[in-house]
Amino acid sequence: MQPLIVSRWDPMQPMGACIGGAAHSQTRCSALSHQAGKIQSLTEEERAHLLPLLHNAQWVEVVGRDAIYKEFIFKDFNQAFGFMSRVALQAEKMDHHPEWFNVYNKVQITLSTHDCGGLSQRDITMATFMDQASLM
Ligand SMILES: C[C@H](O)[C@H](O)[C@H]1CNC2=NC(N)=NC(=O)C2=N1
Repeated sequence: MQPLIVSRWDPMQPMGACIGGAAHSQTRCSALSHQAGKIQSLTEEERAHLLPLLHNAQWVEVVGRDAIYKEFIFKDFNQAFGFMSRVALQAEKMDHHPEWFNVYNKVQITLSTHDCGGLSQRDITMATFMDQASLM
């Protein structure tokens, strides 16, 4: 498989710092991530397809953790909080909750699925929802 060159967010670095690096090659369950029953981590094939799309939308991979991160900047607190409200309702609907931090017009978000200890299709769905909700 082609190595992915991706941006990563390192939580140990100052806010906003990203470093380049090849995608990690951690072995994962080869079962399809939509298999019935418990939530599955994304397969390598799904990652190869989905991560470039997320990178195009300014999501980056978190260093040292199977998670994605994005910083949203709004005009003011009102806009930021409106976005967070829309996301909160969706998070409840999906039973899938972001890790986030807000100061004034900035919302920093990390997505990962605790139930499978890494990225799942739910994170992709939530990231896509957030990108749309940020434009409303
Ligand atoms: C019991 C409850 O359904 C789970 O803990 C849900 C709640 N919200 C969640 N949010 C996220 N991000 N990952 C999860 O695995 C998760 N699981």
